[in-house]
Amino acid sequence: MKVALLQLKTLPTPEENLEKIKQMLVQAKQEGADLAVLPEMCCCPYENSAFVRYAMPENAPFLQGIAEMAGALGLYVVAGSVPLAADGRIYNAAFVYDNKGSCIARHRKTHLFDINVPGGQYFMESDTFTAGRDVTTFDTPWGRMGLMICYDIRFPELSRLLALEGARAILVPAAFNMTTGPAHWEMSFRMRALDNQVFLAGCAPARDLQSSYTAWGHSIVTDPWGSVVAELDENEGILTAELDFARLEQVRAELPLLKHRRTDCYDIIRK
Ligand SMILES: O=C(O)CCC(=O)C(=O)O
Repeated sequence: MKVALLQLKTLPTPEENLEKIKQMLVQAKQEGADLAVLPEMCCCPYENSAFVRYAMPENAPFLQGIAEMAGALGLYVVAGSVPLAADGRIYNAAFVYDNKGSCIARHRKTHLFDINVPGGQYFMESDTFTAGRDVTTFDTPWGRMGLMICYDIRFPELSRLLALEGARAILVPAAFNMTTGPAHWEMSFRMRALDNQVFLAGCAPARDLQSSYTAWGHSIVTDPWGSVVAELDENEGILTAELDFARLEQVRAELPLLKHRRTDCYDIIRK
């Protein structure tokens, strides 16, 4: 399976971002992608005021436009994320469209990013968002995939559950920043891939020094051995990588970590 991560420099409005995303999806398809991933908050700036202003229902023109492109190009697309208006609340949510343009999965970010590093990053997603309760997988011709959003990656229980539920790759629309990005981004993607012997693909926005939240960029693919398969720098671009699932079987056969778990001593359960 060839994955394409669309590291776009986010524009002010959903309409402008949709036009750019359409062009990048065409380019990803031309580069042979089977599945494309968009960054966290790919429709608007990563700002609480923008989340309120652009909160959209599931059938909004922005999401419908991406679904139509997925069908027209015959490409699986992880459209994530957007501020989703539902039940009188706003969620940070990602949607997956299959190669016919049908929605086959949705994930409401489970862990909200509330952070206060003096002299570094401050952000309170809980000022705007309600947390989801999702553990999200979906099936494709290449096997089962898991889906998380950004800060979700920091909670190993969630990726372990996804792996135990059969995910062979975990796709992560994300947007680390200039404080946590250099410290934790690559390590988190390598560790979650290594712990669970799966592929991870993290798609970030390109860095924009004019924006109120400066993204780290560095969209990345890591493999079941914990190695980096491919990684971008901070600039806009498309990262493509082949996920070789034979490699996953090989690593799991040689170093059977998941089989060696002591479920007689401890366990992890979905509630
Ligand atoms: O975990 C981090 O350091 C960044 C998380 C984040 O930016 C987010 O969840 O939106």
